[in-house]
Amino acid sequence: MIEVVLTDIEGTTSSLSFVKDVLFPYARQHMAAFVQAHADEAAVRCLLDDVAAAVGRPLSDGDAVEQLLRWIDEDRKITPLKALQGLIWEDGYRRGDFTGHVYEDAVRRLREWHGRGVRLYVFSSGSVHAQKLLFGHTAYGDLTPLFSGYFDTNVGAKQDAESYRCIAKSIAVPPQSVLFLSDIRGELDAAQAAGMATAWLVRDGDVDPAAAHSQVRDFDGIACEFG
Ligand SMILES: CSCCC(=O)C(=O)COP(=O)(O)O
Ligand SMILES: [Mg+2]
Repeated sequence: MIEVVLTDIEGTTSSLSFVKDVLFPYARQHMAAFVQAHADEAAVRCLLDDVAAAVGRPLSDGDAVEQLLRWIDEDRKITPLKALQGLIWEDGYRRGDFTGHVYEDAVRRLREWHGRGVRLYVFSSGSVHAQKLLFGHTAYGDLTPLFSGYFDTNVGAKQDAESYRCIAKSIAVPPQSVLFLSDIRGELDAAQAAGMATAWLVRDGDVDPAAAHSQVRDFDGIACEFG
């Protein structure tokens, strides 16, 4: 019986194109000015130090920005990049430059499950701050009250089974009672290896008949027994 739904964001609750064509370019465009304006703040300095640590050598702020822009272009899920992106997107959401995209079917089913007492959690490479911003500023209003908690790469990589074991432990449920939703096979494989049930969101791509995961076009296709 499933007690908890753990969901990915990009390609699952929300469109790939919102992340790749709206959020990433916005962060790219504002990264240099953001670092220049905030480099003296302890939290941002710490993140810049983490960038230098990730490349294994000291970096000037300008070099750190160049590195961050390269990581954006390569869609790298590096924790300090994700944290800085979240801080930059905060300005965009607050100014109304964009709203967080969430598919209508995802909103409807998440509300339904929440109403039935199913606990909902997010696991995304985007920082917890960025996750809360996205779900807090949608065309359907503030969806954050639906969620019991959020996880990002501070818990571990999304394709590492240990991350899913850690999440199950931290929310005090057996992995077998968690349904993980994602559009990426490697993430689903990792969650399944940890013992979780899985559903593969294949919104636009081709269904793989040989896959070891239930494949659905949208949240309406997800069928499972909630306990
Ligand atoms: C929190 S919204 C931005 C998502 C993001 O930065 C990203 O890299 C997508 O990661 P996901 O794990 O949601 O596919
Ligand atoms: Mg995804």
